[in-house]
Amino acid sequence: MSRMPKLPLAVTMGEPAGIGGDILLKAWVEHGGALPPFFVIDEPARLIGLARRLGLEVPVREITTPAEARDTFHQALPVLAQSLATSVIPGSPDPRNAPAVIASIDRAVALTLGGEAAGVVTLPISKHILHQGGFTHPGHTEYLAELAQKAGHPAVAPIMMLSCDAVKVIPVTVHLSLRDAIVSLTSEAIVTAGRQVAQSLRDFFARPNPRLAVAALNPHGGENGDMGREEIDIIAPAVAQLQAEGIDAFGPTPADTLFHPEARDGYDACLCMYHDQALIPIKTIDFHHGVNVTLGLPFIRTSPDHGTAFGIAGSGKANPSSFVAALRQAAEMVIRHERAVLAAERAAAHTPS
Ligand SMILES: NC(=O)C1=CN([C@@H]2O[C@H](COP(=O)(O)OP(=O)(O)OC[C@H]3O[C@@H](n4cnc5c(N)ncnc54)[C@H](O)[C@@H]3O)[C@@H](O)[C@H]2O)C=CC1
Ligand SMILES: NCC(=O)COP(=O)(O)O
Repeated sequence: MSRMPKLPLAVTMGEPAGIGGDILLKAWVEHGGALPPFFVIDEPARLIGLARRLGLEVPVREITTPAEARDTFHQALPVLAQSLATSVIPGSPDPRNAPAVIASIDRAVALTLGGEAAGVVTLPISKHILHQGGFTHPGHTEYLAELAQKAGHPAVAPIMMLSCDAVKVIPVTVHLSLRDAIVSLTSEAIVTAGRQVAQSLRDFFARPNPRLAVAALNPHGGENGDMGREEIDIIAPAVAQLQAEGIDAFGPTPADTLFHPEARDGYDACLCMYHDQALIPIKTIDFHHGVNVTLGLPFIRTSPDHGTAFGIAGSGKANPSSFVAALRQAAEMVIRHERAVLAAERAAAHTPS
C-alpha cells in the first residue's frame, strides 16, 4: 500500500490470554514498515513479557496520545496503557480482566469518533469470558453499534461481512443459536443487509455495480416448498424488494453450490442466512487472509476472521496474516473514505449557492 491514512489505527487488546498479543507482536516484527501505522490499547508490561516469551525483538513504547503513534511506529510498538486486573497466563483466560478488555474497545471507539484515530481494528475476544465478566452483548458487532448509538448515531444497523480476495460473505443473522436464527429470519433483515452491503461495496470495495447472491436456507432451496417455506415466504420477497430498488441481487440460490470458483465469479458478495453458512466457506477458502468488517458503523472497524485460539496462545504458532489483512483493509477503507470526503468538499465548493 503506497498511501497511508493520516491518522494511526487503534488496535484493541482483545482477550489477553488468547493469541491477540502474539499476532500483534509478530505482525510488527514481520511487516512493521509496510503496515499502516497503528497503536494498541493494552498493558505495556504484559506485551514486553509476551515478546520475551515468544523470542521476538519488539521495543514497546508507551505513548500518552494517539498523535505520538505515527512517529513512534517505525522504531517501536506504540502502546496506550490499559492496565489489567490480574496477570495473564496464555491459554487460561480470567474474567477479572474482562473490564480491561471492554475498556480497550471503548477507548478505541472514542478516539476514532473523536478524530484522533483513523479506525478500529479489534483483536479477538472470548465472548464467553466477557459474558462471565458481565458483558451482555453477543460480540463486537453488536457492542460497537451500541457505542455508536450512545455517541449520537441512533440509526446504526451493523452488518457483519467477512472478506478475502476470493469471496465476501454476509451472515444476515449472526450470533444466535441455529434454532433462533431460523425463527428470527425476516425479509426486512435481508433487505437491510442487502442495501448496506451494496452501498459499502460501492464506497469501499470499488464495485460500482455490485452483484449480490442471496443464499437459500433449506436444502435444494426448499424444493419449491416441499423442504421448507422460508425461500418462498421470506427470501424471494426480499430479493424482489432489492431488485425493485435497483440492486443487482439474485436468489434464493441453493447454498451448497454457491461457493465453488465458477459460482463465485457470478457475484461480488453473498448474503447468507446464518453464521456458519457464511463463515464455513470463507474460512475454508482462505482462513489466513479473511477479514471481518463491520458495515454500517459511523467509523471503520475490521478484525481478523479467527478467534482467540487458546490452544496455541503464547506458543509462537499463531499466524498473523489475517490481522495484517485486517490492518490493510481498514487503512484502505479509511483512504477511500478520505477521498470521498475530499471529492464531496470540492464538488460543494464548485456548486453555485
Ligand atoms: N472477532 C472476534 O473477537 C472473534 C472471537 N472468537 C472467539 O474465539 C473463541 C475461540 O473460537 P474458536 O471457534 O475456537 O475459533 P478460533 O479461531 O479461535 O480457533 C479455531 C482453530 O483455528 C486455529 N487458529 C485460529 N487462529 C489462528 C491463527 N492466527 N494461526 C494459526 N491457527 C489459528 C486454532 O488454533 C483452532 O485450531 C470463542 O470464544 C469465540 O467467541 C471467534 C471468532 C472471532
Ligand atoms: N465469527 C465471527 C465472530 O464471532 C466475530 O464477531 P464480532 O466479535 O466481530 O462481532
